[in-house]
Amino acid sequence: MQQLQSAVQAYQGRDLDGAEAIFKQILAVNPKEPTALHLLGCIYKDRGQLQQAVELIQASIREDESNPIPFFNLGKILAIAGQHENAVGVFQESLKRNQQIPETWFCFANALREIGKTEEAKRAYRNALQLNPAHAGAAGNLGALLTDDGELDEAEKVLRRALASNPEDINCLVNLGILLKEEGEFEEAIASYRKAIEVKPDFVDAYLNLGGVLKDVGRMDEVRQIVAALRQMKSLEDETLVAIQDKTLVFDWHHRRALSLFCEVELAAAFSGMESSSHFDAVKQVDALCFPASFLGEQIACEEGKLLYEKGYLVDEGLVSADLCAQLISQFNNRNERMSAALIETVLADGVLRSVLERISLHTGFPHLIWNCIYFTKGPDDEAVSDAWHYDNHYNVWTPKLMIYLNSQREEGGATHFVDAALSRQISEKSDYMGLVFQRESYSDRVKGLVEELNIDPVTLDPEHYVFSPERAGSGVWFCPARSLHRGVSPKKGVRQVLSFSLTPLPRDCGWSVDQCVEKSIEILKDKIEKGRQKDDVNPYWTAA
Ligand SMILES: O=C(O)CCC(=O)C(=O)O
Ligand SMILES: [Fe+2]
Repeated sequence: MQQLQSAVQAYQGRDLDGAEAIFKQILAVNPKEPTALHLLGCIYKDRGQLQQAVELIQASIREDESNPIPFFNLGKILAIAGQHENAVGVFQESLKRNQQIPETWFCFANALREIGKTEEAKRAYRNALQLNPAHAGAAGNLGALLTDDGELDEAEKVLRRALASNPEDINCLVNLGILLKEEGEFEEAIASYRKAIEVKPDFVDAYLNLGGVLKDVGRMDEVRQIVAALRQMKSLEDETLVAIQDKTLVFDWHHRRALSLFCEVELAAAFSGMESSSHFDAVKQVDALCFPASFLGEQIACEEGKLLYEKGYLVDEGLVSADLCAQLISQFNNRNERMSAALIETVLADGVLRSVLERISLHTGFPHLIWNCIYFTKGPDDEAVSDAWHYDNHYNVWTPKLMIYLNSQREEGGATHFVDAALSRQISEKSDYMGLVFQRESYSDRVKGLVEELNIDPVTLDPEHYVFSPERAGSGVWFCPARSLHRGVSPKKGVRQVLSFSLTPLPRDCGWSVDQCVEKSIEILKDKIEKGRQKDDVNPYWTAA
């Protein structure tokens, strides 16, 4: 008992290591001690080891089902892990045992909001506020929900009441600003945002909202000041850079440039009213700003580079020998093989990786790195999200992909289709169809009015396209998946076996030899596997976290 008390004290005094040691001693003697299980779980949670935390707290609950607090903490962990649906259930259990804790209602409400149950969330926030009228978190979130739903009177009441007791609560200040703007009270909204910035001078949300309302009232000089302040903050703060995994592999200067440009474009979009600028414009504007100027330098040097970048795809025959294709198929003929150590070993040992890097450097004049390599097979009945016309929007326009078909499609009839980059662009500009996952069902609705204008097949609504369906095993197609609309076509029989690589260009003048690129590519691929990120399809070089 003594021991448990001192462990709890250590925990409350934030001496996590000390507390952990004592809890473990207790559990060594009595492995079912519920308080020790519960609080050890909380220690793991504080350290971000969520899986262990969940297991310990569940064990504690098995020993003592009456205590509402372990349920509450379990709910919080599930919410951190994004399992809001489960969190809701666990918070409910906690509330069955004790309805008097405002924080439980608050967290319950947050989880409900996450899963879209806004009416229930509002009720739960109200319960939190009834128990603790000064709960600024509950007031801020309830105010925001009410504002969203146009219940402006109640929203204002809730936020003002919270601010009366917590005049410096930045979330309430910003949410009040949003509400006041909604009510057309621009001056008051501006004052509320400015107050939030006074309290927290690096509160990005407040700046963004302030910039928006200043722009609405036409005070452009002040908008510029906001943009300058934000830019300065972004460049001062390295957090975004640090958050990028593999950052040690990144050419830092370039990344910084890309990040600051992203910031500019985002701001431009935010302040010019997102509604009017289409998603296509935004994505392409970022790409156009980020890459050619600082990256390509002058013109694209070679004809093949033009083909790849301007047309969007480029065919290469005989990338892999027939023997090697057969060997790869016999080794990886498995529907679910994604990236694996064995795959990397094979493409490395057989020189495929090197020849891929040599080819792309020949085609574009740029050294490249490979950051993803997968093997996939597809049969007649297999469906994939890539079966519809799409771009890979999470790539940028300078990121090439290579698909090598490892078996002939003469009998099978499998294919990948590509729309010329210029036509792709026209289709997207005119229809705002980006092939985003959520848009894929609406392709026909979006383009059917454009049949004549874009010369689209009136029956299938397919645009003119190139069919890549090689007869010879080992043929590959390079493409820029963010420039060229494309789609996968299942074979009519048999299977289609494909080896695919994703690459990223390095600055032309970086002086990297093919050897260095091979070595670095292996490092990247192995690093991904080590971190369990085989399924990540995000170019580590170009994404701001
Ligand atoms: O399965 C296919 O051919 C489509 C592949 C694809 O969309 C891609 O690799 O980006
Ligand atoms: Fe794709």
